[in-house]
Amino acid sequence: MNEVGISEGNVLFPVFLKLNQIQTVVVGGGNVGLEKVEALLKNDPKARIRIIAPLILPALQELADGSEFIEILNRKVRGGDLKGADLLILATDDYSLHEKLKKKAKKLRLLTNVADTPDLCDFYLGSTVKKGDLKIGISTNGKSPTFAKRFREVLEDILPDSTPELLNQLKTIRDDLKGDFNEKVERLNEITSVLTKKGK
Ligand SMILES: C[C@@]1(CC(=O)O)C2=NC(=C\c3[nH]c(c(CCC(=O)O)c3CC(=O)O)Cc3[nH]c(c(CC(=O)O)c3CCC(=O)O)/C=C3\N/C(=C\2)[C@@H](CCC(=O)O)[C@]3(C)CC(=O)O)/[C@H]1CCC(=O)O
Ligand SMILES: NC(=O)c1ccc[n+]([C@@H]2O[C@H](COP(=O)([O-])OP(=O)(O)OC[C@H]3O[C@@H](n4cnc5c(N)ncnc54)[C@H](O)[C@@H]3O)[C@@H](O)[C@H]2O)c1
Repeated sequence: MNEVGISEGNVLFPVFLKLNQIQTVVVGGGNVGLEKVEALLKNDPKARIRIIAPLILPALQELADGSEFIEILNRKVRGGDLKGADLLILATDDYSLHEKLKKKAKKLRLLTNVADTPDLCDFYLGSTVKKGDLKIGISTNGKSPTFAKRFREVLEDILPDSTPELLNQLKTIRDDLKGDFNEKVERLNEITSVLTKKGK
């Protein structure tokens, strides 16, 4: 909030993670754990995920059985598990465990998402739209995940099916363009100006 009480809006910085190159650890194998794992796999079916929990839903077991990149440790989480993680998602039904693990993760500088507890999260999952190589991330700053989901559906509807082809063609043009950097940028901006009403 600023001095007149108006929210500064969303200050989150979106990054696009290479989930096959990093190790994500999900603690908790219930409904929420399943939701988080599905969100990761929707973005990259080859995401490297380690799921740690004494109880694993059959749907999670099936996902693990279908991927060489998913591993299940069928036991309670241990402090040492955090050392093997690049990204941590806490999704158990034990809030005090989440608080304890979050403190430990902070010491290790391990970025952590804590299900149902936005205040403890270093990052939020976003709604994502994918059309070929195009990916759009949506965040409502935690205000309304339902809005994020609906807006994803709107974008999925309005983005033309030809979008992947368009990106492929632009890549070919980009690779073929000769000249120095500034000339290439100018030419690419000229070619793509038809995509916007501004035309510039
Ligand atoms: C985008 C998406 C990604 C994903 O998780 O895959 C996502 N939530 C999704 C769906 C969804 N989640 C919930 C509902 C039920 C309706 C509702 O509450 O609105 C629905 C809608 C549905 O399922 O229909 C319940 C819910 N979610 C959070 C809380 C706790 C709280 O707010 O305190 C509660 C209350 C639990 C309770 O009732 O106790 C918190 C978070 N959920 C976020 C992400 C982060 C903020 C994202 C943003 O800024 O918008 C944040 C802050 C943290 C995080 O989870 O990373 C995914 C849509 C994927 C898609 O379909 O495109
Ligand atoms: N399911 C939902 O859609 C939903 C919605 C809103 C809030 N919540 C809340 O989110 C929390 C999780 O919900 P859920 O439906 O996934 O619960 P759940 O009971 O299905 O799953 C809990 C998971 O945590 C694991 N777990 C517990 N202690 C553990 C430990 N020490 N180490 C490792 N794993 C451990 C369990 O083995 C289990 O896999 C609950 O507190 C619930 O109230 C859930």
